[in-house]
This record gives sequence, C-alpha cells and structure tokens, in this order.
Amino acid sequence: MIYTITLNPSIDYVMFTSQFELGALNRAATTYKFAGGKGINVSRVLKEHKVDSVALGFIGGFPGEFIKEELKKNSIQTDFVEVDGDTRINVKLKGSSETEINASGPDITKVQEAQFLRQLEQLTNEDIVIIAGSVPGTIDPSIYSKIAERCKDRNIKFVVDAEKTLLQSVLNFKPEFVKPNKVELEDMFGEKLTDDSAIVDSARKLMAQGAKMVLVSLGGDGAILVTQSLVLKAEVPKGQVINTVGSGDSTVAGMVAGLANNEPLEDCFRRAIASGTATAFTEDLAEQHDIDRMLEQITITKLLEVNR
Ligand SMILES: Nc1ncnc2c1ncn2[C@@H]1O[C@H](COP(=O)(O)OP(=O)(O)O)[C@@H](O)[C@H]1O
Ligand SMILES: O=P(O)(O)OC[C@H]1O[C@](O)(COP(=O)(O)O)[C@@H](O)[C@@H]1O
Repeated sequence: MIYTITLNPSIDYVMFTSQFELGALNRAATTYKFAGGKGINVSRVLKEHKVDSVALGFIGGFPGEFIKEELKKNSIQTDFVEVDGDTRINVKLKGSSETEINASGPDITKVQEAQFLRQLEQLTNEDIVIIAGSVPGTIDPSIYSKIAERCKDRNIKFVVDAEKTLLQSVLNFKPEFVKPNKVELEDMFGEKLTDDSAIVDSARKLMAQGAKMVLVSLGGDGAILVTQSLVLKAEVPKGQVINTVGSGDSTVAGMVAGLANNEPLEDCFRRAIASGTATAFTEDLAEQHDIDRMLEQITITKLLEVNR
C-alpha cells in the first residue's frame, strides 16, 4: 500500500478576484474550498492515476471533518490521528498574480505524536511512504527524520517533498526521490541556479548526501530529473495557468504512480510532469482526463546518459 503523510493538512480556500489590492476592500468573484496539504493532494492525484493510498497525519475540528468527508467522497482511505484544535485553512488569492497565506496548524500533543509514530510500525517493505509538507508549530521538525529512520529500518521506500531543513534531515536515510522546486534548491545551497547544468550540479549534491533521485520542478519551465545514470529534462506546453496550488504535489503523485506500476523511468517522469502541468491549468487538482490529454504534450529530452 502507499501511505501519504500530511502532518499539517489544510483546507485550501481559493479566492479568484479580477484584481487584488493590498490594504483595500477586495471582492472575490469565485471561491473554492479544497481538501489540501501536500500528502493529501498526492493521495487525491494518485486516485486519478487509479492508484490507492491511505492518507495519514493529524486532523481536527470542522476543517478536519470537511477534509475527511471530501476524501471519503473520492474513496480515499484515511487513518488520521485526531487532535483537539482546528486543522488550518490556507488562503490562496488569485488576482493578476498568485498570493498564498499558509497558517501554522493546530497544537499536537506528545501523546498524539507518539500515536502517529506507532502507526508506522504496521508498515512493511511492500509499502511506499510519501512524506510531504510543513510540520505544525508544536511538533519538533525532527519528526521528519524519525519517520525516515523508521522507513529505512523496515526497508520501506519513501519519497520526500518538503522545505530546506526538513528535506536535508532525511537525505542520509536514502529517499527514493525528493522533489525540490528551483527556489527551494537555490535556498538550500545559497546560490542562484541560472542554467540547467547548475541545477543538475545542485541535484547531484543532494544525491551525494543520500537521495537516490532528484526531481527538480521548474514551474512553467518544466522539470529536470537526475538519477545516477541519467539526466532528463521535461518541457511543458504553454497554456492558461489557472491555479498552480498543488502542481508540485501532482508531480510527486504522477512519479509515484509510475514507479508503483513499474513503468520505465522516462514514462514515470512524463506522468509526473503531465500531472503537475494539468493541475496548473485547472481550478482544482487535475483529473485523469486532464492528465491523459497532457501526457502527449510533454517533451522529454535526454541531457545525459552514463552507460555503466
Ligand atoms: N506556469 C506553469 N505552466 C505549466 N506548467 C506548470 C506551471 N507551473 C507549474 N507547472 C507544472 O507543475 C510542476 C510543479 O510546479 P512547481 O511550481 O515547480 O512546483 P511547486 O508547486 O512544488 O513549487 C512543474 O514541473 C510543471 O510541470
Ligand atoms: O505544508 P505547507 O508547506 O504549508 O504547504 C501546504 C500547502 O501546499 C499545498 O499542498 C500545495 O503545494 P504545492 O503547490 O507545492 O503542490 C496546498 O494544498 C497547501 O495549502
């Protein structure tokens, strides 16, 4: 089974306005509420690829009920640890540009944290774990390495999509792949990455620290996948960008779906990028038909192949 871990789920409250002015009264033309948070988005897009998963993490209050209900409607299994506070509501403003305000999340007690970690003891080496997104303020960030350590000890393949320190804390446990975006990669190494070769060099540094593969997402410029023997670049079509929230998570889901179905690596990568771009071109996360249509429009180029 595939398990997605969202320590800090959210309702994503997306507000479309024709214009947005800071410090003024703005009115939204259309609003949406989506069940979000990185791992949850991965579970939702995996479902579009006909891949089942169980969503784990902490959930609470009325936003938590909404999220559970939405996932149930989509036949996505959940096994959340219930907490007393309200799961956060993240605001996504869509004017002429995109602005996001992500909240910090509810308090989690030590008992609840221990309850969550105990759940991981049931997992076996046939499972795949995706750990993604921020950690609620009351949990120590070392929870990421605790999860990764448990996966490594049990020979469980795991994938990580998280910011700087969280990502760095799991590399020595050898994640199957990690998915930084370009800004996160720049942030990690404290330098601007001005061309593909600089991006590949930084990705290789993450591999030297333990990551088996690195998928660097580049927004509208596509993505680069770096493995021990291969560097692939994906280009995406130009289209009307509607809402990029969840694009990165969709990318992770596409890659995991391909890997879980033992597809050739290039096909996994194409599925990943088609999923991310299809999401950028829709209000909510991409649906299967959006992804299928996009698959044909992704161009993959081999930048390097090392024959061993
Ligand atoms: N403006 C865009 N046009 C087309 N595809 C996009 C756009 N923004 C994002 N994507 C797709 O979504 C993927 C992930 O986007 P990115 O912004 O890099 O990740 P994250 O959401 O993690 O910051 C990209 O690799 C690309 O496939
Ligand atoms: O846990 P974080 O880092 O605050 O991110 C949570 C937010 O990221 C999302 O998962 C979207 O992430 P991406 O746009 O990177 O795919 C939203 O659903 C959610 O509001």
